[in-house]
Amino acid sequence: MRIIVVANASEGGKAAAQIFSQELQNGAKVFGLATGSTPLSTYQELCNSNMDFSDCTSINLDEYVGISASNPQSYAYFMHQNLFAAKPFAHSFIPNGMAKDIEEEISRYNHLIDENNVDLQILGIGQNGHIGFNEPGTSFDSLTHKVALTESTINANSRFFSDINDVPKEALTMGLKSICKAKHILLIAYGKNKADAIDKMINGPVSEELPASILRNHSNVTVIVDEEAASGLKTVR
Ligand SMILES: N[C@@H]1[C@@H](O)[C@H](O)[C@@H](COP(=O)(O)O)O[C@@H]1O
Repeated sequence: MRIIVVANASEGGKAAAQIFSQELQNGAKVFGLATGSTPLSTYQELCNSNMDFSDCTSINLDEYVGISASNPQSYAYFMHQNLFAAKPFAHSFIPNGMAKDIEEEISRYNHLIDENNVDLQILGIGQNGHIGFNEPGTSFDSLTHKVALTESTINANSRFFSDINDVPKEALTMGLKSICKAKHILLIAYGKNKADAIDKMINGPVSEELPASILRNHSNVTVIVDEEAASGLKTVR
C-alpha cells in the first residue's frame, strides 16, 4: 500500500486527480466510482481539469434500494450533479435500486463488472471500515448483492436527509471480491472520525470484521489520507 498524507481534502483532491490523469495517460478506460462526501474534492478537480473521459466507461459501487435516479438523495443524482454533467463518460453504470427484479439487476451488474475490467477504482471508507456498502461481516468472496444497512451507516448517512426515517434501509453494492478485481484501487479518507478505521485497515488483522482490510491482499493500492485520518497511524500494533 502506498500511503499519501495530505494537509486537507482540497490537497487530497489534487493528489487523487493526478492519479486519474496518470491512469488516463497510461490508457485506462474503465473507472470505478464512489459517492459520499470524500470523493467530492476529487470530482471537483476532475471537473476543472482538461481530462477527457468521453471514450471511457464508469461503474459505480452502489445505490440505495427504493429511490429513483431523479431523487436528489440517490447516488445516480449525486454522480450527475458532481461529475457527469461536467465530465461525461461514454457509458456510465450505477446499480438500479428501483429494478422490479432485484436478482436480475444483481446478475446484470455482475456481468458488467466481468465484461469491463476496472482500471482505477476510487473508494471512501465508512467509520466501521465498510467499503461500498459492504458492512462488517461481509464475505471477502462477495459479488454484487443487496444489503441491509447497519444502524451506524444509516446514522452516518442521515446527514444528507431531512428526516432519518427517509434514509433507505437497503442498498445494492458491488461485493468485496468485485471491488478487488480493479487493477488499481485508490482509497481516500479525511477527518478524525475515519482515523480508527484507517488504523485498523493498515495495522489490524485482515478480517471480514473490517471489510477494508481486504485491500491488504491487493497488490496495487494507494491510500490518500489527511493528517486527521492518519492520526491513528502513530500507534504501531
Ligand atoms: N456507500 C457509501 C460509501 O461508498 C462511502 O465511502 C461512505 C463514507 O462516506 P463519506 O465519504 O461521506 O464519509 O458512505 C457510504 O456508506
